[in-house]
Amino acid sequence: MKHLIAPSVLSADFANLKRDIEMINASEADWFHVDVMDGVFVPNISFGFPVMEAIKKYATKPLDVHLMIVNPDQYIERFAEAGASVITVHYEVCTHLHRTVQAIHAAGCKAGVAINPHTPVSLLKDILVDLDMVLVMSVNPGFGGQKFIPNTLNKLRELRAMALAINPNLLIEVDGGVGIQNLADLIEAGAGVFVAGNAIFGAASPTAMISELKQLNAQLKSS
Ligand SMILES: O=C(CO)[C@@H](O)[C@H](O)COP(=O)(O)O
Repeated sequence: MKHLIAPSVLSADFANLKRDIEMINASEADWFHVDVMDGVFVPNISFGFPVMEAIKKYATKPLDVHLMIVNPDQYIERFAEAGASVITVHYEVCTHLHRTVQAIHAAGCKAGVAINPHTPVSLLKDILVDLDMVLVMSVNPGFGGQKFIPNTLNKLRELRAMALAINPNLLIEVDGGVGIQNLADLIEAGAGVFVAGNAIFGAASPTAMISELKQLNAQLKSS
């Protein structure tokens, strides 16, 4: 399984966005995690296309776009045009999820589905074969810097078992309260893509923290 580190741009300094993007470019991080929030699905508003395009202008790594919005279908092509490599929509807002996943693929992106902490993994069984990634939220979406919800580990284990049977290439991403303190548990439980906001941008040296996360990852993979 691939192990990737995706710093969450939501925790960057927006007054120095170019600087923070260049820091991630030069670091050992694998992806940029881009959180789009609409103030309806989640109780917060982050940013939309202009900021996304500004990120794309300087980013040299794939943009992993997490849409925390209602009606994502109407914006998929625009997010693809704005430079998304992966587009993740929430299970909780998609009435015709299979159609949404098809639209993401038709736009030339990898397709992910995110589930909130209260949403059972088992609900993804029939869509799993069509997905490139599942994002397991380990906090209630909307804000960076929240406390990791421990039951996420059980959900990751259940998802990994399902993926082994149905779609062994599935990427399993975890997002919310992720850091050096729980990385080993998350890897053991089956996660392969680690989103971190506060742990990286709140560190004295974000670049060193990314290296630490990457190195711990490599050590645990080889042990
Ligand atoms: O999607 C979200 C929040 O809704 C996340 O991507 C956060 O931005 C992660 O931040 P930390 O919990 O790592 O600070």
